[in-house]
Amino acid sequence: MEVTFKDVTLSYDGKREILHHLNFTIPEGTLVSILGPSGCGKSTTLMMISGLLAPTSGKIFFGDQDVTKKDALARKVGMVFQNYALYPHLSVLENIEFPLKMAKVPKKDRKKKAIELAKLVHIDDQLDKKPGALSGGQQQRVAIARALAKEPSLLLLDEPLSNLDARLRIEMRQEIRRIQQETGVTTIFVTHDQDEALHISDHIMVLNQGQIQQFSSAETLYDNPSNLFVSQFIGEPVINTLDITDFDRELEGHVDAEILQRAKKVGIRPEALQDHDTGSETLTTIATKVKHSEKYGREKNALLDFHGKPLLTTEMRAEVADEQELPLYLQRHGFYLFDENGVRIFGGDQDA
Ligand SMILES: Nc1ncnc2c1ncn2[C@@H]1O[C@H](COP(=O)(O)OP(=O)(O)OP(=O)(O)O)[C@@H](O)[C@H]1O
Repeated sequence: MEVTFKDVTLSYDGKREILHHLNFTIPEGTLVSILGPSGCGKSTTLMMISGLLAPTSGKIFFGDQDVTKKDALARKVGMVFQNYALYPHLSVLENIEFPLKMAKVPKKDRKKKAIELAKLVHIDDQLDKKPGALSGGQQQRVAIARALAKEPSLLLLDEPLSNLDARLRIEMRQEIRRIQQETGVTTIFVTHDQDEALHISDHIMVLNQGQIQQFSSAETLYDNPSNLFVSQFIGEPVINTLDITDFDRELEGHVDAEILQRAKKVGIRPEALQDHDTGSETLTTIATKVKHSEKYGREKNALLDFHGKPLLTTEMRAEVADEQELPLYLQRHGFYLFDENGVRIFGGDQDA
């Protein structure tokens, strides 16, 4: 089901606006993550999609239908929360069957459907167990199967992996992706973990302070961040951020003078600082001094000093000593300029 928000705002108390003029469309059959720091309004947005919370103003559409005034039941959404909320006294099979029982589906049909779903989520070998006897990942599978039982218009997941350990989180996010692709159900996933969002989604909505910062693919967010916030929020290690005044004349002649005039902040991805000449990929060179270098795994990092400001590179090839002078080749790809409002005015694809 396609979901559209038209100029949606939300205030809990009629005084403070939590979400400001949200406008977006989630295409049918896609998996979309809502990503942002704590308190930015992710869960509130999801609750408005579900129908558990009505917008203060604006309209919500499912396909062509205006559902703004319809409740969660009428919208037929399936939901999975952080704590799964399984019924502890019911078996796995009974938990999955429960919504069908409520909908008065005949016993034989609902059992058949529940077993199909248990197979889909790979929990069909645990049907008689109670939730208390299952691992967190298994409970999660049951919760997803139960949410899918009524063939929902949408599957909504609010931080569903946050109670799982690191390895299980990775396994379950792949599982959610697989289940979404097998069922084709439009799925909306709330997370504050960029890694999770980047791995699982077709599109990511980055929210900050109740506003959509950017809504695009993981690749576009990384390569073409629309503003400083997105460039800093997406990417690990974090992008280097400097003031334009930290540069002397290094950028002159390499960036249009009018753009340099407007630029306030400079973003440099750690991989955009190379210690060797890359030919036409190099925008310019900058003089730095090595503060500290280290190697772990495949990465060889160096922390550098550039006019008194720290810069991190993950691309060291040569052996270097601390305090050594080091010219670095600043790459075109991964170098950005932002204006006083934080809007990207240089770097990436200019029209993206
Ligand atoms: N029921 C409520 N009444 C009043 N204010 C609320 C209520 N629920 C959330 N808020 C406020 O709305 C803002 C957004 O909250 P929301 O839970 O949507 O953020 P979030 O991005 O999901 O955060 P987190 O990642 O911490 O769960 C916060 O400032 C929060 O304090």
